[in-house]
Amino acid sequence: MIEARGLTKRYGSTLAVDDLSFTVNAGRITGFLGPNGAGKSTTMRMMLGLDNPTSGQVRFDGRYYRDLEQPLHTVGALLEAGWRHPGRSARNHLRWIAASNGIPDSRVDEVLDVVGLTSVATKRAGGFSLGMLQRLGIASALLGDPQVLLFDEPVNGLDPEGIHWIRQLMHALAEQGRTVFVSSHLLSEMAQTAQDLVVIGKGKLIYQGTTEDFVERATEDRVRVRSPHLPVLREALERAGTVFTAIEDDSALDVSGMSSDQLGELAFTEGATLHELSPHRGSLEQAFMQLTGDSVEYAAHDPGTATAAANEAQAQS
Ligand SMILES: Nc1ncnc2c1ncn2[C@@H]1O[C@H](COP(=O)(O)OP(=O)(O)OP(=O)(O)O)[C@@H](O)[C@H]1O
Repeated sequence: MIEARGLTKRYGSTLAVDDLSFTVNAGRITGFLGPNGAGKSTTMRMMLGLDNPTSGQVRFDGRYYRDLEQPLHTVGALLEAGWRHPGRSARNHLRWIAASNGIPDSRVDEVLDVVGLTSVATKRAGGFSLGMLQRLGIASALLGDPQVLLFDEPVNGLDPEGIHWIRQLMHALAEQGRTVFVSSHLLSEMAQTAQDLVVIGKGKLIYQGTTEDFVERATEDRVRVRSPHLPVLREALERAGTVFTAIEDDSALDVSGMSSDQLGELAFTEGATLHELSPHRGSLEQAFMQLTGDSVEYAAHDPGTATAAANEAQAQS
């Protein structure tokens, strides 16, 4: 378990992290999300004692990082891929970290196997691809067999097979009862991986809880309906005062506030043939945009917003 309490970091006039408190539970994968510049990396660096907080503290299973005699046995972290001693082999790189943490060489071969680098263990890390370097970074995080793992953007540079692999690895680590805290900008990936979320914006906590609640809170379920008798359905929905949006050049409607059962029955009553009737759940991406909208440092105009608003207005008229 990780407990952050009142974490604050000021760089001159920039308040990068602002009185941030959250708890990350063991046995779950917790996603750490926030727009660019929200303070995620700064928070992770403070968690690992790489940056001193202006105030506040973090405890790992009840202990402060500075009190850990051999931190790798408690917390493993993948902070930044790309670092390596170019002339050193993967195995020697890990042996060097292991030796300075009282970890036996036999563990090095175990973690090389876990991350799938055994066949290149004697190759110089200087020639590794970004994906291989991510795996090497994960191997060093696992060296001390820690109960807590912090991964900063772990799928960066990985191909689809690599992304699938890391997803499986994180699930396996959580199922073993470990605490897995992972930051990522890939929201569709996080939606599949993270059971819980800590979401921050401009250094402040926006949300802490399950991924499901986050999506439910910020989005509305819709039902998509496609029919050769769309005008009939439109009229019936307007009479019922139901909100809907015309999409795909008026060939379909997205209907809110009605279940697919209710919409199917309405279509039957109106004698409208249906070619599609599909419920659509809100996405993590929609929820993230909705709830972090005010915290984005550099917002660009979204061309889709204008179109959606125009459609909505047209549908309502
Ligand atoms: N060493 C530093 N000196 C001054 N300002 C900094 C420093 N490190 C970070 N900041 C500022 O602190 C804020 C938070 O930055 P941080 O890198 O932690 O955000 P982030 O959420 O990790 O962003 P990203 O998603 O872009 O990686 C930003 O405004 C950043 O410019």
